[in-house]
Amino acid sequence: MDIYLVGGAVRDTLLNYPVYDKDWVVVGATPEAMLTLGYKPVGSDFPVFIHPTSGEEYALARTERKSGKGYSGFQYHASPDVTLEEDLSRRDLTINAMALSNDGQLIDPYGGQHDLQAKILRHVSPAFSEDPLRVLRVARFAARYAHLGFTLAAETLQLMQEISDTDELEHLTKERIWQELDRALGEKSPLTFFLVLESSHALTKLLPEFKALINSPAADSLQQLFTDEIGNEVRFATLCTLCFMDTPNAETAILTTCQRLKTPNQYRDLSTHTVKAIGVLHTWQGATAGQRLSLIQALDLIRRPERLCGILDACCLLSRALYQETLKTEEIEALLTRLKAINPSHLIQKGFKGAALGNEIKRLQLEMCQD
Ligand SMILES: Nc1ccn([C@@H]2O[C@H](COP(=O)(O)OP(=O)(O)OP(=O)(O)O)[C@@H](O)[C@H]2O)c(=O)n1
Ligand SMILES: [Mg+2]
Repeated sequence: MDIYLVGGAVRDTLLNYPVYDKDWVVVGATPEAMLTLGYKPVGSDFPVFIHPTSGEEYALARTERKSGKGYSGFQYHASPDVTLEEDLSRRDLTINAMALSNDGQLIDPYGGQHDLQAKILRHVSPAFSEDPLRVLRVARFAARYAHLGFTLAAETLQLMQEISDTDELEHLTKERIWQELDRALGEKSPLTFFLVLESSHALTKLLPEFKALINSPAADSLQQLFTDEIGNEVRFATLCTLCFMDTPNAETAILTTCQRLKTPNQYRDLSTHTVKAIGVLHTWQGATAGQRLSLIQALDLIRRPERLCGILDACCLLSRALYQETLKTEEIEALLTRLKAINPSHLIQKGFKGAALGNEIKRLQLEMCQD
């Protein structure tokens, strides 16, 4: 049997990108031979194995035919006579369809190196259409490499439009859509993900809630502020807020979106907190003590001060992108520290109790919220 490094590891090595995950293809082997060598099967009828020590994925060279709709519709043909070239031909992009042999030889039957140099994302063959997830994957690769100047081949865009114009995308699970969206958020140009989906006719079908990002100068400014230190939760919260802040019941709309997308709770909570906070935070100087205190209470910040950091990160980005303003974060942090320091037992010792105690706490809080 022959083993080759394939996919992202070959591509990213040639791009001088760090390689995090290695995928291998095995030519001329049977499942039985793999088991004998100690590889662990990934699924029952899926020709992928895990290396006993490295934990990396080894797939038997295979061709794929689709017999039905959705992911249950896949039929694999993996056998020792499937060649490396056949296996590579059914992969998504030419830059992902290169292999590296043990002795360092690059096998590139579909022009992957040329397309890497020309900075083109191009599908390998009509087999691209066998997997509708690839529409999302290509959008994500576009988001990853846009800053290097990569663009989409016209014929690949056309194929993606054809896929989107059928009902194929409806068979993608929420989990897979979220997984691709989440990965795209972490790339250099997350906005490109949405732009490519839009030009592929897929945005309306998969993520209609984010339509407002298209042709939005604010979204553009926001993306420019996404440095490597800005995590996916903050990125998601700012993009959601941008999409919904001007709609009535913005919080509910964000909640509905997150439920539909099966967004993790931390992303959902930061998004609803951010949309709640941005109005008062960006006009902090002009806000009344009552408005400041109401916001702090609505966000439950006195009991949950750990929430503040993410909310300030997200609102700082939005203030800069939308209003070219810098939030006075130290002021807000200092206020919260003072509010947390109000100690009811001291007030009780002073003789406050019942409703009077509550009133005194409120009075002190409002006093602190004054400038
Ligand atoms: N829907 C898919 C998923 C994967 N592949 C092929 O399988 C390889 C490995 O897949 P994966 O690890 O998901 O992607 P990578 O290209 O390795 O990218 P990443 O850096 O995100 O791991 C891809 O390069 C591509 O050749 C494909 O053709 N179609
Ligand atoms: Mg990979």
